[in-house]
Amino acid sequence: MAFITRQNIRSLSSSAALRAAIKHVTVIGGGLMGAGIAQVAASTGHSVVLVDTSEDILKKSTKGIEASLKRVAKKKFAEKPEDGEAFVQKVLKNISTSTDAVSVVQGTDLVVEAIVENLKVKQDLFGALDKAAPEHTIFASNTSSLPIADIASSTARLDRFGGLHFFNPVPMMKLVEVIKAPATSQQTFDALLEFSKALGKHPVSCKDTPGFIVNRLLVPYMLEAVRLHERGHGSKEDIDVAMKLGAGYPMGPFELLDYVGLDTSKFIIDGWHEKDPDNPLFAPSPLLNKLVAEGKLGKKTAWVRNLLQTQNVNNSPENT
Ligand SMILES: CCCCCCC[C@H](O)CC(=O)SCCNC(=O)CCNC(=O)[C@H](O)C(C)(C)COP(=O)([O-])OP(=O)([O-])OC[C@H]1O[C@@H](n2cnc3c(N)ncnc32)[C@H](O)[C@@H]1OP(=O)([O-])[O-]
Ligand SMILES: NC(=O)c1ccc[n+]([C@@H]2O[C@H](COP(=O)([O-])OP(=O)(O)OC[C@H]3O[C@@H](n4cnc5c(N)ncnc54)[C@H](O)[C@@H]3O)[C@@H](O)[C@H]2O)c1
Repeated sequence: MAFITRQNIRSLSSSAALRAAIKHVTVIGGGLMGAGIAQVAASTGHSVVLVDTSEDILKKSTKGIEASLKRVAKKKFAEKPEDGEAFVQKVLKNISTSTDAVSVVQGTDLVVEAIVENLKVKQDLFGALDKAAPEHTIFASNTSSLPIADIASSTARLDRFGGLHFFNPVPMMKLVEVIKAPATSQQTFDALLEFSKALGKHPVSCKDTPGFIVNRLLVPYMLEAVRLHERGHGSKEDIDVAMKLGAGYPMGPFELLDYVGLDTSKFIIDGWHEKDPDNPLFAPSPLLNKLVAEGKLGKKTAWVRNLLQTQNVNNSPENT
């Protein structure tokens, strides 16, 4: 039985205040991760603006969110499909889109960045947003592998900057790694923990170390699977089946690479290899490099091709 003490009441009300603090969320990047983060935030009653570089991309992201919501609704409202459709429409109403990050952050409580895994691009984005966002706005990056402190260094809000590392597919994966960089304030960290809980996720606390917890273990494992195949010691199919049936993983390492995106995987490995060139765990893979050079990025390839086709159509003379 829990006793209600004055201290309990104080901590309950301060945690409620923090939870209430984040109502409006700006998600930058409408790709695999950003779309999922926007979906989950909107599903849990937050008002969300999703930002990307073009209207075409945003249209695709919104379509993807709708399709994913329908899958969720089909299960959640199996007995009452009409309630499921109402749920989908209600959540979609919580999401608006924009191609102008600087103007939309003016009314936001939290920015979650999920753009390309490139330090300079992330720094440039946050540097520009820092000048436009209100004082109270918290900035968070969904980076897989870059130090939060390095990304935050382009801003003057080091205390209001942390990491929120979600997992793919965001609507299904329960974990969020909440990263406290050396300058992240306790208040910011607590607000990010509370926000993760408000999304229905299970947060774990991480230090700002390479790969945090999951990727520090997952990346070497996945790379070792690729190297095992490159040495001719197993087919991709057998390695996947072995890890699913022998180790109980829901996806084999190749299936997962395909799911995550080979471009993102290469950005992660190249970055770590550059920082730690003698570490054999982070040695680049010729196979991965070849596939990325050929534009074979995994599951997202069809999506990207489709988008390029749409853009070609939009840019063709008859449309200009
Ligand atoms: C080398 C370097 C690499 C580094 C990588 C690092 C990347 C990063 O930083 C960290 C990560 O994210 S690491 C990656 C971490 N991630 C992992 O490790 C993921 C491992 N994989 C898994 O956990 C499972 O395979 C899944 C949960 C993806 C699918 O579950 P399943 O049972 O195997 O297969 P199923 O039959 O298809 O789906 C069943 C049902 O699930 C639902 N549903 C699924 N997707 C949905 C969506 N998008 N929306 C909505 N709903 C969705 C839906 O209800 C569906 O039923 P339906 O009737 O078909 O609608
Ligand atoms: N793919 C995964 O499984 C996964 C999991 C966890 C974390 N992450 C991390 O999340 C981030 C995004 O990964 P993703 O897989 O969603 O990538 P993605 O390629 O699917 O999407 C990135 C999106 O960002 C947009 N973008 C790029 N620069 C932009 C800018 N300056 N402003 C606005 N939008 C911009 C792109 O147009 C694209 O739509 C990366 O940092 C990645 O490391 C990825």
